[in-house]
Amino acid sequence: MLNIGLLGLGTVGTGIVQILEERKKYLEKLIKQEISISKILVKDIDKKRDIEIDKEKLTTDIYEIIEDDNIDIIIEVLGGLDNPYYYIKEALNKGKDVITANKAVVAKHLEELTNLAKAKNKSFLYEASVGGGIPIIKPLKEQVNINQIQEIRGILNGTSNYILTKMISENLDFQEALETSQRLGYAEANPTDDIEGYDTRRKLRILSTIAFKDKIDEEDISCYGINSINFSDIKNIKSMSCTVKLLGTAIVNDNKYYASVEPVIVSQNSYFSKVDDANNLVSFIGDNVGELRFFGEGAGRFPTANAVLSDLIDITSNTYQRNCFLENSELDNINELYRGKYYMRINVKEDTKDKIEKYIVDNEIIEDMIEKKDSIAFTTKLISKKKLEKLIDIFMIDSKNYFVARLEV
Ligand SMILES: NC(=O)C1=CN([C@@H]2O[C@H](COP(=O)(O)OP(=O)(O)OC[C@H]3O[C@@H](n4cnc5c(N)ncnc54)[C@H](OP(=O)(O)O)[C@@H]3O)[C@@H](O)[C@H]2O)C=CC1
Ligand SMILES: N[C@@H](CC=O)C(=O)O
Repeated sequence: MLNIGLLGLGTVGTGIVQILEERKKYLEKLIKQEISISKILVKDIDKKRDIEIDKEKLTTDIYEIIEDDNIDIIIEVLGGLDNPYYYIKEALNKGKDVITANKAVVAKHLEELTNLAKAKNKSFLYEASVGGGIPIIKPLKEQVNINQIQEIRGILNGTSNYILTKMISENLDFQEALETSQRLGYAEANPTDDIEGYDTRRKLRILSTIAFKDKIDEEDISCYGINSINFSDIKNIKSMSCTVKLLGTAIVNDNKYYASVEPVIVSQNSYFSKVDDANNLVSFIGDNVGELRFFGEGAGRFPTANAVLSDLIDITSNTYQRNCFLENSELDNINELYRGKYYMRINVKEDTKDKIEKYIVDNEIIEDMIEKKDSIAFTTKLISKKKLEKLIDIFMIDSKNYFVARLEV
């Protein structure tokens, strides 16, 4: 009998219970043992749930699960950082395999938890932490054994992609699109993580660490989100016959790497422009295999639960490299040297409009002025982002009052 301790019965946890029920017979035949969810950790036992569940199985006491020697595997789908980190550590220490969808914990503690799992001869798997339902961690781990990965690029956040899609194709306003994505179960408990790019940054940190065999920290990745985009940006981007996507990019070359999360304006021909709604697309380039692209639903109940259960099958059938092989390649970060062309819109007061215009001309920033009314919008020459950051600092522009996106057209 395989006994599972499930931590969390929200969007993802409910999907896990539903799929396990529906596929029970087939899965039990596959792994040659019965499967039982023995206990489920929740915050509120009496909460009304989308599924029928035996209340006897619910607990608010983590130790009822962690201290239970009959429980073999812990699946953590709680969300948050400190509690789940502690629970995962305790579970590994007690000799249990662990699966999580929690990118916040994986991004912060990947090396420590991987090493602990190795030391205990247990698995620590986290396929659902990047790309929702897309199998990406497993193929990446397989390919790093035979390839040097040179580049990873991706739409890695379903919520922000959903918002951008709805703003562009249905003229929905930002708040309305965000609220719908929350209702659909895509957004994090705190959607700031989605719209300010932090969720994408966590996922890029996980992918690039595995791919480049070096510890790429969240702090090593420059991060801009989509929270300040407005309809005038959408109108300007459409007038370029382009669209905009929140992209995570990490490139390594000659022991140096660049890593960023930022809105990127892409042409209609770019494969990223075709990725709508909460879908994700991840591409990586290996020196032997060339470019591989992975597309699918990046968030939501069933895709994410599906990714969690793929890890479960891998653990129980022993078909999988248990833990990734982390090395230390000692790459240097060159984010500050990276140069690009950008689109920028700044909301301006009448008295600063001309000063900003003079500054961007004198400092050889501006290429074309797109709009000069209540806001000024322009495209830049090929410059470092530092030059734009300096402009923001000098004129003390609040983050609500500007939007910047790299041009990839
Ligand atoms: N939603 C998605 O599309 C995706 C989510 N993820 C990740 O999966 C994880 C879960 O996400 P999701 O299912 O959306 O989250 P939800 O907020 O829908 O569910 C969280 C669950 O955890 C329980 N819980 C939360 N805090 C505690 C606590 N302190 N003690 C006990 N129980 C607690 C809640 O209990 P109760 O029900 O009683 O309130 C709830 O059942 C997160 O890490 C998220 O980042 C990853 C990929 C996609
Ligand atoms: N909030 C996340 C959920 C999946 O990781 C997203 O929108 O992508």
